[in-house]
Amino acid sequence: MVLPLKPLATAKSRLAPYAGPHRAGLALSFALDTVRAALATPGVARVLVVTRDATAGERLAGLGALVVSDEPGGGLNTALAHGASAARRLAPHAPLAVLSADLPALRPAELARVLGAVPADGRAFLPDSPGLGTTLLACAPGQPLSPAFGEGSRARHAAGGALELRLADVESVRRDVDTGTDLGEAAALGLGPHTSALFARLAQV
Ligand SMILES: Nc1nc2c(ncn2[C@@H]2O[C@H](COP(=O)(O)OP(=O)(O)OP(=O)(O)O)[C@@H](O)[C@H]2O)c(=O)[nH]1
Ligand SMILES: C=C(OP(=O)(O)O)C(=O)O
Repeated sequence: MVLPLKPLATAKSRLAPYAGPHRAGLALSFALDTVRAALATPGVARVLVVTRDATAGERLAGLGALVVSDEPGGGLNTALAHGASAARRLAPHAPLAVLSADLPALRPAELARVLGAVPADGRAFLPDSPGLGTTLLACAPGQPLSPAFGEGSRARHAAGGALELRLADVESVRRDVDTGTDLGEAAALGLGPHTSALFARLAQV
């Protein structure tokens, strides 16, 4: 499984009006909770995080993730393709999935259900909670991943022939956090330990 993470200095810019000076810390805690849950998911053999951020990389490696730190410039989809190539070098015959790194409520059982619904010979994606974006894109061994993440990516992935996964009770895999409102909805699902601990510390300030 491949997760992308921007340098913390610029990550989650849409969260700044809500988070203020805590934006970077929240971006890191979201990634830590996402990686922790992904590593605990049955069927996920390894997690690769594509990030140029050395601090984030060290923390995520400490959880057991493999860090790909040499992405070329070119944005999210370039980073994902780079990470996908690294994952395929490690396991050429394994299915491939990419997952947003901003899913602080992610539950292993729900991620396992999503992965179990990906056709063995196909390419599929999971739309985000608002139904405009994508939080997971997966494909069979050897198939092109063709990531088209970014604003309006649900329509692009569907137009590109990927099967849209329509599953109930997988909200923790769909609820990525970009804004304060998103964070409130993720909190209602139950935040992971890293984001919960950060909130507990902030509450004491
Ligand atoms: N490695 C890498 N990750 C990226 C890049 N662009 C976006 N991401 C990550 O891809 C995921 C989805 O991107 P966004 O939801 O736009 O996250 P973001 O860019 O931090 O949020 P905004 O600054 O509010 O747009 C997040 O985990 C980002 O950190 C990139 O160029 N390289
Ligand atoms: C990257 C995406 O969106 P966001 O920037 O809202 O996470 C996406 O949904 O493809």
